[in-house]
Amino acid sequence: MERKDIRRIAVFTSGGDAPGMNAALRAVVRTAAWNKLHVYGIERGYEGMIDGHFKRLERRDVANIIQRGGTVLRTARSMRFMTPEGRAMAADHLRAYDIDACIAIGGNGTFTGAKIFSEEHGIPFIGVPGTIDNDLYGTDYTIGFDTAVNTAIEAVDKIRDTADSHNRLFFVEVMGRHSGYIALYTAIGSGASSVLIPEAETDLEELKAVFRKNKARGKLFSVVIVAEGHPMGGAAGIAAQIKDELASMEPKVTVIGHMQRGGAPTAADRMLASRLGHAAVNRLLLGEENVAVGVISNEVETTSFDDAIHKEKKPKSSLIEMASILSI
Ligand SMILES: Nc1ncnc2c1ncn2[C@@H]1O[C@H](COP(=O)(O)OP(=O)(O)O)[C@@H](O)[C@H]1O
Ligand SMILES: O=P(O)(O)OC[C@H]1O[C@](O)(COP(=O)(O)O)[C@@H](O)[C@@H]1O
Ligand SMILES: [Mg+2]
Repeated sequence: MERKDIRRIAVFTSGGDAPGMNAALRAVVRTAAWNKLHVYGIERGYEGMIDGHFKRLERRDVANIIQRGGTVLRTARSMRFMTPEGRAMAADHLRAYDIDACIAIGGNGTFTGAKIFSEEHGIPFIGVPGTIDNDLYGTDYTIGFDTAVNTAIEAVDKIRDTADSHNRLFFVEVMGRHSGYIALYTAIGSGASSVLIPEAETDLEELKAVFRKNKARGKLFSVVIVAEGHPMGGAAGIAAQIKDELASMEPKVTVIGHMQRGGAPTAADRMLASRLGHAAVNRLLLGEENVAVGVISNEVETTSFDDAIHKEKKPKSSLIEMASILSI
């Protein structure tokens, strides 16, 4: 069956907010307006879709937001959208507004919901990868990741001052629900002593040996970056297991937390978000659906939702090895 012409689209942000989501929204609205499409913004992701919170967005409605963190459409995690009943209510609203297609700005959960919904209700979706976690296959980087890493590095730079002044050992936890990308890039960018991520084996005996060796050769403080999703219970879990043996280094735990999700997007995130928001509309008009847009080796590409959700994207093992070499 041939697809209906695309005349009216809806756009929303969903899951954790990420710096650059507004820049992506702006690019979607402006590209759609340029192509004479009607755009509706849905507030609070799938929650707003279920409750019918739609508003018309014209090109001037997205002025002065490219520099803002968070999402002006706001976002939500929606339990109701996980049920067929909730999704049926959402579909009723999309039909009432005569929406031909949706653009979803979010992460793996958002794309999973979009795929299931599209299969049930026949409304095409395009995904724009917006999550600080960078845990999506089909794009080298997700929108918000670069800003989150820059924020984490800035925090670690400050923690280093105390670590150095007091000869202390710091375990710094960064975000990443199941993913070590933020941790690895933060560790490399801040020159941390070690990095512990879910994608690599952690040997606590080896870690203790590193601290002892560091001490013996005059390196009196250490900063260890731990991914939130580390299976040993994040920074607190790891610190608890080794703190008694390392009491002389006064081990401390710092969780950077949601600071990483906020703030003005970096240039890299604004650029990525603008390219991907623009591409999402163009790809939709070219007939693509149920794919996520991404940038791979500096080219815009599309990947099926299935692959984007299920194929694993792991930090390169060469980067993990490099982090360890550079910290000797
Ligand atoms: N299996 C699923 N079925 C239907 N909806 C889902 C599913 N998984 C996630 N979603 C929807 O997507 C929302 C966002 O997912 P979440 O994992 O919180 O964030 P992100 O999209 O950033 O990964 C969820 O709150 C839920 O409404
Ligand atoms: O702020 P919340 O809802 O507690 O969620 C925390 C999670 O959201 C994130 O910041 C971003 O994840 P998503 O993009 O998948 O929503 C994770 O790193 C973290 O585990
Ligand atoms: Mg996610």
